[in-house]
Amino acid sequence: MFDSAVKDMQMITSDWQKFSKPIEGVIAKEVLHVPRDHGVLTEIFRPEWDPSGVPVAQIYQSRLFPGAIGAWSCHKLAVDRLFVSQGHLKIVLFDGREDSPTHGTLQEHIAGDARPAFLLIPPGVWHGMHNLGTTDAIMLNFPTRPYNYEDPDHYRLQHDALEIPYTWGENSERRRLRSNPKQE
Ligand SMILES: Cc1cn([C@H]2C[C@H](O)[C@@H](COP(=O)(O)OP(=O)(O)O[C@H]3O[C@@H](C)C(=O)[C@@H](O)[C@H]3O)O2)c(=O)[nH]c1=O
Repeated sequence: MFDSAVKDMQMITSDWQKFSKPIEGVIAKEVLHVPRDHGVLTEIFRPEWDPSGVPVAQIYQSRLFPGAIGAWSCHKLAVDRLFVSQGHLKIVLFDGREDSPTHGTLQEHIAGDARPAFLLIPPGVWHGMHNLGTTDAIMLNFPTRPYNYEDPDHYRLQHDALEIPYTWGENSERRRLRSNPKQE
């Protein structure tokens, strides 16, 4: 074996769930398609998916073209409750809350056709997305506060901001190789 080779560590559980360090307050829920003779039914949001019980204040969709990157966004007040079941969308989270026990933690999720998912993102957690697929990706959002046209609760950083240690476009395996100490 080449000296420079790095051995894979466990990356997935026996029920096909990816290992990822938790971020306090983030909820990730895989939603399964319900196949039927004549099509597929997929639940998109249920109140019980958000334990806070805060009602849906608005619903909108964000369509990302193939290859598009939308990063980075953060909110001070609104909780984003995203749902993705179309396309192949990488969603990356970074805990920017200095008072959080998981401050500085990064999380990668890939959601869409392959794995419909609901993702709850608390205020203060930076998030961005990259459409890795060859078709449009559609993200639905059921935020806890309606969009304020005059005074948006939306803070941005450039996609390559140094404040967030993440390189868009670098695939997860290469990232792991770069960041993994050589396995002894
Ligand atoms: C959210 C929203 C935006 N807009 C307008 C504002 C702006 O001109 C245009 C694009 O809005 P945004 O820049 O917020 O869209 P975008 O940059 O795609 O960000 C969105 O995707 C992810 C990453 C998020 O974090 C969401 O909170 C949402 O802001 O649409 C509305 O008219 N209504 C809305 O409800």
